[in-house]
Amino acid sequence: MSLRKRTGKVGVVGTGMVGTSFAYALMQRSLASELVLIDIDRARAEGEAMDLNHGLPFVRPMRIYAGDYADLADADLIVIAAGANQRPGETRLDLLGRNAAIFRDMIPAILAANHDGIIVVATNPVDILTTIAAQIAGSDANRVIGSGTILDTARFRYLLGQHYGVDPRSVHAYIVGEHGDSELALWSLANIAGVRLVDFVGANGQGYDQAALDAILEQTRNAAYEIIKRKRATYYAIGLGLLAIAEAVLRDQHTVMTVSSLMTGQYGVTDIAISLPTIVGRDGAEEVLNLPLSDHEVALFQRSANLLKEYLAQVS
Ligand SMILES: NC(=O)C1=CN([C@@H]2O[C@H](COP(=O)(O)OP(=O)(O)OC[C@H]3O[C@@H](n4cnc5c(N)ncnc54)[C@H](O)[C@@H]3O)[C@@H](O)[C@H]2O)C=CC1
Ligand SMILES: CC(=O)C(=O)O
Repeated sequence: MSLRKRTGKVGVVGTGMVGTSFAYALMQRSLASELVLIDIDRARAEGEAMDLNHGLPFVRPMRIYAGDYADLADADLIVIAAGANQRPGETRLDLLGRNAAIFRDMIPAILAANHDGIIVVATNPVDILTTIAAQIAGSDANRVIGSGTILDTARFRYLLGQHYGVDPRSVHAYIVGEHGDSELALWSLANIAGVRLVDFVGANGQGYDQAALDAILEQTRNAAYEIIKRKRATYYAIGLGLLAIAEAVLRDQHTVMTVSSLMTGQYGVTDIAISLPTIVGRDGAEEVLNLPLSDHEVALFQRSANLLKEYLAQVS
């Protein structure tokens, strides 16, 4: 089938739970006219393409197929979700050795096939793998972004929304730093409908309660462990988060998201990819926002970046 106008081509490398959750969400949003699925397990990619194709009569036309790296040549966006995921009790950083080795083979193959698409890394530990991918990309490092703490920010907004009895879309609060145990909340900027949390009164009269807010941050940090303990993997929410990044890039939306990108001196941090609120558009992570963080938040952010650098050094 040929579509008169191509509205965007997306590649997914790694068609496991995360890659296919994203693919499934993408086809429902009608964001792209072409989707190529790539996996070291070719049969899996083929089976996923067949299954998704059988849903096309229920959505808008697009071309979905299993392919190879060469099929990424004209992709506008490539999502990488290939590699090992956490077993119950493992941290994201425990995956580093296995997934760094995969990335050192995979990233050159992707870059050889595709010269200007935006590359979105979801594989964990996402900040370190984003750094490795950006280092391999060299002068093209700006094409590489990581999903970073978009999922943690979504979990945080959801939990705050539940606590205060408001739609999470009306909660403006960010989790930044590592997508992992050293992440931090930007409490000093958190607000609902423009009202700082210290002053906000929720739907059922909930006022400021530091213990409740501390518990919400802990729940946010531990969410992946709790889900993996129960169902072995997390994928629906990150699939939708990756869709939000894809939409921001393909529609050049300039959406502010906590994606991970290579720092160039923000709050004194360089040479590591880590999350801060960032404008995302056609050129990927277009601008990391310079926000008035508290001294404590800056210190926690720097600590998180230093921890990531220590782990990066282990595989450099
Ligand atoms: N950034 C985030 O917020 C999140 C990240 N993740 C991470 O996403 C990654 C994928 O997780 P799942 O989809 O649950 O795992 P999965 O095991 O379901 O899928 C991984 C896929 O990668 C493929 N793969 C492995 N090596 C490959 C290679 N060299 N080339 C191409 N494909 C290869 C496997 O065949 C498999 O199909 C994990 O690292 C996980 O920790 C998971 C959830 C959230
Ligand atoms: C697995 C993972 O990174 C998450 O669910 O946050």
